[in-house]
Amino acid sequence: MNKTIRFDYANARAFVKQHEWEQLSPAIEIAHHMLHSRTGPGNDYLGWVDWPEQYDRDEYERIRQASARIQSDSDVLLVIGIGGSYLGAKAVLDILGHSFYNLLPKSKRRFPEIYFVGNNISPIYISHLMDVLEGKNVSVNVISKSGTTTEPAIAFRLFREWLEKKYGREEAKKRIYITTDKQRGALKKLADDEGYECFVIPDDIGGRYSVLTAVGLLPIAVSGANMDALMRGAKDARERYMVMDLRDNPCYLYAAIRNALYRKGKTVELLVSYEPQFRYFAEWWKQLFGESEGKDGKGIFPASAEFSTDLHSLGQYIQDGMRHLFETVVSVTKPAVDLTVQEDPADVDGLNFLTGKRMGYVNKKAFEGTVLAHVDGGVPNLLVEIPEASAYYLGGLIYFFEKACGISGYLLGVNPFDQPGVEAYKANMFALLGKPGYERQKAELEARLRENKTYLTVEETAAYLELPETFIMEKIKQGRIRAVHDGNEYIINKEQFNHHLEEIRKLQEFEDAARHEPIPESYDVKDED
Ligand SMILES: O=P(O)(O)OC[C@H]1O[C@](O)(CO)[C@@H](O)[C@@H]1O
Repeated sequence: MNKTIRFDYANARAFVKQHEWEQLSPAIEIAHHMLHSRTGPGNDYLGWVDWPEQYDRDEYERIRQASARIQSDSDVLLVIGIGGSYLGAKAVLDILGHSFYNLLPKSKRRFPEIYFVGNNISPIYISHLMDVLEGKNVSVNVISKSGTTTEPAIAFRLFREWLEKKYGREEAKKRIYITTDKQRGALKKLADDEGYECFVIPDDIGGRYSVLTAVGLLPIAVSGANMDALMRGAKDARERYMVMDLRDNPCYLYAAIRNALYRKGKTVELLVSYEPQFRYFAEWWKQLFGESEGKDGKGIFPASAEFSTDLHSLGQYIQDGMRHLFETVVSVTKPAVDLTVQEDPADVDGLNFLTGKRMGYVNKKAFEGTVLAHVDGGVPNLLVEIPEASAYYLGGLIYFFEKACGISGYLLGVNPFDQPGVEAYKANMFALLGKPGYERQKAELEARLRENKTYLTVEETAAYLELPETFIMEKIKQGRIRAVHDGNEYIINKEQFNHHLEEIRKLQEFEDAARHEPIPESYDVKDED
């Protein structure tokens, strides 16, 4: 029989009394019914609840076939996507794969190298990645539910052109795999027009809940990880975490305890791991909880730390800083590989007492010592432990946190399945970039940006004063506007300049009236330093 995921809150007992989480039981029961009967807010996005049981078997087979094709004709798979459209796959690959897989000698690699792109707007990242691709056979999996997200869309434009240049349009088509909405969206239309192979992100599953759909499964399958075991783990977890009694349901207990802590001022949760392989699992978890709970002025702030690395940086704050933190450690009972500490005859570092000890053992003691120290420092500690870092347990762990997040969001009284807050930056970015339809916002935002600046370029000054750039330049040259050189251009201190704003305007009116007659000496603009 399979072992289970263990949740232990012994190191939070000093901070939350039993009755505090037990009293949340009725609210959790309501949340449970809201999820399972699909009656709560955001009920259009609950497809993930039964997905491990009800996923589309035909599509699953197509994913398997496509992954085999990519494995056979590609040295590299590029996964283009952002947020929920990449973090889950990256998390799974990192935990189940080799830490330096892409750098291993070819003889030790059976499957393509996988790189994630389209998750930032960095030209440096993309051009460096293009350098890596030289001479390699490449396939691309573009993942975007909306099909219009800026970061992946820009990356896809660049890599589509790259592929078409390398292979020609027809061959490139066979190397592009699209994962998007079933019917709607720009990407779906493009895929249909061009004849790219398409996989579906179900309508009722949001990005951050989509790792067990084609979104995560195609890259996971290409990496050679066992997607059957992953799905089985999630399916078993679905059954296990259906139980209503908090004592028998570690997933619900975790949701209850983190909410009890939140109500006592523990507003930041650090997801901690002692394995760098869990770095992206924490990133996935942060999106899951951050987008689900951070709304209506509420929510635990999800952060992460990697120990023991961060004990040498964040450790001071965690031990001693503001007491609004609690930790959730994600750990693996037994490391997949282990090493032994060697004896040093000179014992320069004084560590010979560790000779013959396993590194996994040392890591465990670091963990135990840290938990005690942090609890003493006022930081409650929760533990979620999987027996081993295998696909099966990872599937279970993903489902554990997905469900805990849904329950927790309902306990908090928010809609855990929307993310209205992420639109604000997008609208501003589009306006500033001059997207048609955003003209009014563009002017307003640019004015605000100028207000917030100490120095303005000539161009910005001209826009600020609604005067021609040539006029500003002329006045700088005449010494009437004070400016300093910054590289090849002039910049103007706005504060100083504001003092003279009215005078400069008058100057211009005067010049206009005089039709470029010379300006009287007495009407000079004064400098105030
Ligand atoms: O798959 P899409 O539509 O490109 O969205 C990517 C990500 O962007 C968000 O919509 C937020 O901007 C996430 O919720 C989502 O996972």
